Amino acid sequence: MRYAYLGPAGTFTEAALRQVASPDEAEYLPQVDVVSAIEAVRDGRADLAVVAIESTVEGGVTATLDSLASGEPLVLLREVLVPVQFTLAAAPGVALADVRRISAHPHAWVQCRRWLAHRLPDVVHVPATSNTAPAALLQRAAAGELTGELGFDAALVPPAAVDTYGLTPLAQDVADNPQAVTRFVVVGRPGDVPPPTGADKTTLVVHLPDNEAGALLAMLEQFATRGVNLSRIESRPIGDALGRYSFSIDAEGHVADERVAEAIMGLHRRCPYVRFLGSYPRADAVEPTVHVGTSDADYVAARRWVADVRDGRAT
Ligand SMILES: O=C(O)C(=O)C[C@]1(C(=O)O)C=C[C@@H](O)C=C1
Repeated sequence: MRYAYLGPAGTFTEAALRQVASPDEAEYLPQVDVVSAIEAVRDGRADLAVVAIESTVEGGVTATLDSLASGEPLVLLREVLVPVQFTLAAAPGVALADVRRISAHPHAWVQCRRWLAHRLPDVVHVPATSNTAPAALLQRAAAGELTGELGFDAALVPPAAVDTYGLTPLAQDVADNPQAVTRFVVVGRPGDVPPPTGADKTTLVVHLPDNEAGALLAMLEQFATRGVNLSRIESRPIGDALGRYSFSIDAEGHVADERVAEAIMGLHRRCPYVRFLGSYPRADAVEPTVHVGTSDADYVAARRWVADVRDGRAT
């Protein structure tokens, strides 16, 4: 299998990919950003992509959500969680007191903002395309492979990247939230839906009817009345006009669960656009609370009763 992911080597995304397939059994295809990783699946250069979709600090990863919300349909097949803490690292010979400009992925920067404000209040952020792109540049500059000024003195990198790129750690365990976790998903072309495990998640993109008071409430009621809990919901601009938003939703449960199927049938009846982005096992294996009257058996029994009523066999 060929896996596209955010590179170069040593990103947190690669740590997520390693949980899915070892480099001995899979071909790793590092990409410059998440959009390129997703497009690599669409245009057939990769079989699957591993991309960040949500973090405890920033919420949804908008580049991923937007790439999946439109364009050729893709589905999520699995999720993986990676704890995220950074090391501030530089080329050998550089000390913390020399650091004026730090290169970091924007998501890394926001995850370390308070630490930086406290320890290095005057440093300037130099945005990077990934957590290891600046590490690779620091290594090449130290080896004399680059001409001109690098533009930064240090970088926020995943701890393992310090050795990979021959850097010197200046500060370890850099993170405002020691419990920070990023959630990654495996993205593939539509095909068989992973079987239900009892602890699953279903991801959807939903557009609401235009100019309809209460349309958001009506959409949410499709889940609420069936006892389906949502673990994430956020709005993203559709892009064709101001005021038009799509909703990116993670619902607890699998499309094979009667209550989830009924909820998304309700969405299909009420909403102008629904994109099914997959049902897949939850990484934390937490099973949903099944409320009274919303189990599969309850739905099957209710459907049988209606069939009997229609046939004149029940009242
Ligand atoms: O995978 C990496 O290392 C990245 O640079 C990406 C990314 C992200 O997109 O959220 C991954 C984990 C951290 O949350 C910060 C950045």
